[in-house]
Amino acid sequence: MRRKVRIKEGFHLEAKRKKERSTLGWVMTFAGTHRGLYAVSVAVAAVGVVCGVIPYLIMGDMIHRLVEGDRNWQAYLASGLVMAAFWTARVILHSISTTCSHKATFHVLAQLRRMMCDKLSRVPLGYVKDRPSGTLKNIMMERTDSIETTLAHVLPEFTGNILAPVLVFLYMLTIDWRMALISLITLPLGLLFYSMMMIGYEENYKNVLAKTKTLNDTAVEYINGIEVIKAFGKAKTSYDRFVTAAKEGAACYVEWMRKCNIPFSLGMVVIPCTALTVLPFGGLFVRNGSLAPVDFIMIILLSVGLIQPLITCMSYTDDLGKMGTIIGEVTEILTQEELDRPKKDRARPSDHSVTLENVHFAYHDREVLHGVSMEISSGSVAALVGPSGSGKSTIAKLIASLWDVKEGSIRIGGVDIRDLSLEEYNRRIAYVSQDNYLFDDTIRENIRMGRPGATDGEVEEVARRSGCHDFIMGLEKGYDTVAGGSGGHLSGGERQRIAIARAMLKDAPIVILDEASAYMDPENEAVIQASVARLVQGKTLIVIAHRLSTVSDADRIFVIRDGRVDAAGTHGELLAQGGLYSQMWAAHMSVKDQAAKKEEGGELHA
Ligand SMILES: Nc1ncnc2c1ncn2[C@@H]1O[C@H](COP(=O)(O)OP(=O)(O)OP(=O)(O)O)[C@@H](O)[C@H]1O
Repeated sequence: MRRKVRIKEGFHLEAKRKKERSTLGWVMTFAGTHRGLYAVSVAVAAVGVVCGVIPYLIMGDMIHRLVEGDRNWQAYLASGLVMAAFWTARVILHSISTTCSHKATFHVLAQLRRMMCDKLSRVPLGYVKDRPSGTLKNIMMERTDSIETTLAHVLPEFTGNILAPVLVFLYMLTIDWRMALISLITLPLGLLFYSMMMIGYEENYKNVLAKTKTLNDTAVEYINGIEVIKAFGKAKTSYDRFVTAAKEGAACYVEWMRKCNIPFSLGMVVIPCTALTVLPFGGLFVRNGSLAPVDFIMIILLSVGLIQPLITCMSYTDDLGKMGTIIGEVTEILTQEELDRPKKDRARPSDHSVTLENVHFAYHDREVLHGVSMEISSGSVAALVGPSGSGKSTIAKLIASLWDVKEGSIRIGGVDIRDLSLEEYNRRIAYVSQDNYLFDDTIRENIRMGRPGATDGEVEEVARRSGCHDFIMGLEKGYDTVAGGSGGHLSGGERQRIAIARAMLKDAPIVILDEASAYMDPENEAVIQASVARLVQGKTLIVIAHRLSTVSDADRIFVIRDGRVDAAGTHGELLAQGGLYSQMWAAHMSVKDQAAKKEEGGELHA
């Protein structure tokens, strides 16, 4: 117990430490082995800047020579060529620098996405389920993409735009320190306006992001729910919601821009006005003889080139702010608490029995399982039955390790599942949920997901045994038919049979089957029961049954009521006890009788 507490504390400290890391720190973590490329990019950019500044020195020298009456035109031509060579070198170095930073950036983006995908497979299912489907996708795709330009350009260009004015300023100091300082007078005022623009930046940007998120979620919901929207004639309402979300997003952005407009314009007007200070002061110094006219000309030329790069640098603060917010969203995902599992198994399960001991579980703060205990012996068939909402699927998901118990324990072959690595555990369990999600890929690949590396022959063999070969062959492209997102092109029963084939191919020793009652027409029920019987020979099967007749042969039936085990035993034992199970059985039989009578009536009428 103490060990677990220590592990958890260790994780939280690590997560906290990670959360406190700066945006640049995170970027360097994501860059990994490509960090060196960013360093090369900055170094090359710096050399490029020096190459860009040298022509100014040459120009200064040329002006001096001109004023002093030097008429050696060949020397001027040579100086011009040297200047051109340095400018060309600057352009080439700039392009090398940005190529390096782009390479590193594409690696960072790929790494970011890989880490997020990997993380989502290790966090409790609830973290993913509790978010609208568009949100995570939006962070992983669009928002991650949007930092590409900033990341690829900011390091080399920031270096260039800071270093160049610094070098120019140092050169100006050597010409006339008073004029060098005077040329910067407008800068503090401009910075003041700029910082006024940045007041409430984070809050405003978060607001815009929240509105964009809503717009995105509304669009995803509109597409996902299009069937219900059409069936209930809600197209206009849903469309209106989308339009409202779009309008609110735009209004929020416009309002923010309106607030920024005045300080931004003032800043942009004031900062470049160096001439307003340089010209009168320079003129004064020339008149009183403390500044040579040739130096005055040089100062005027240099002061123009001094401010522009600083303005460009300031425009990055906006991009950097956005990038910081997006990296924040990404790291929020990456620092999520993971399922508490070791990298390697700490013990070896003795068999494939499943034991739940005093399991408590809550969705957020609402406890839905209140001390569930059950023993399922290795190789046996156990059924969970009970009213809707009693907690059957939750128990299945806890056994499948999609969530962690809040209290109590689940053991496999005597070993707490929190002592088993997630990878190893997943190999031991095949879970067929009610959702039966099929990927937008061919049926063959959807089945092969059960065991990547299985041959086409093995895929077809397992499809035959799970009763789906015939209907697959009836499809236009057979096994190469694309199942569509969520398996949209197939019926519910067909999807479930493919999901069973996938689980069968996995050949895991423990099988959890959450029966979806909706697809249980008599024909489907028979096919699925037969395929399940083949699937589970010699395995531990835990089945959640909505039709009691499908599980009356189970070795042990657990009746779940209000998050507790109400009773347990064989079908006969439970009927003899006369509790909830016998009531459910009686109700089930009466429904069956009515259905049989209806069918008979139908036949008589025919
Ligand atoms: N992701 C979730 N977030 C919050 N509450 C949930 C979530 N999933 C289930 N619940 C709640 O937990 C309780 C148990 O749900 P569960 O799905 O385990 O019941 P069930 O017995 O499997 O129901 P059914 O037979 O209808 O599938 C229900 O009250 C349900 O509303």
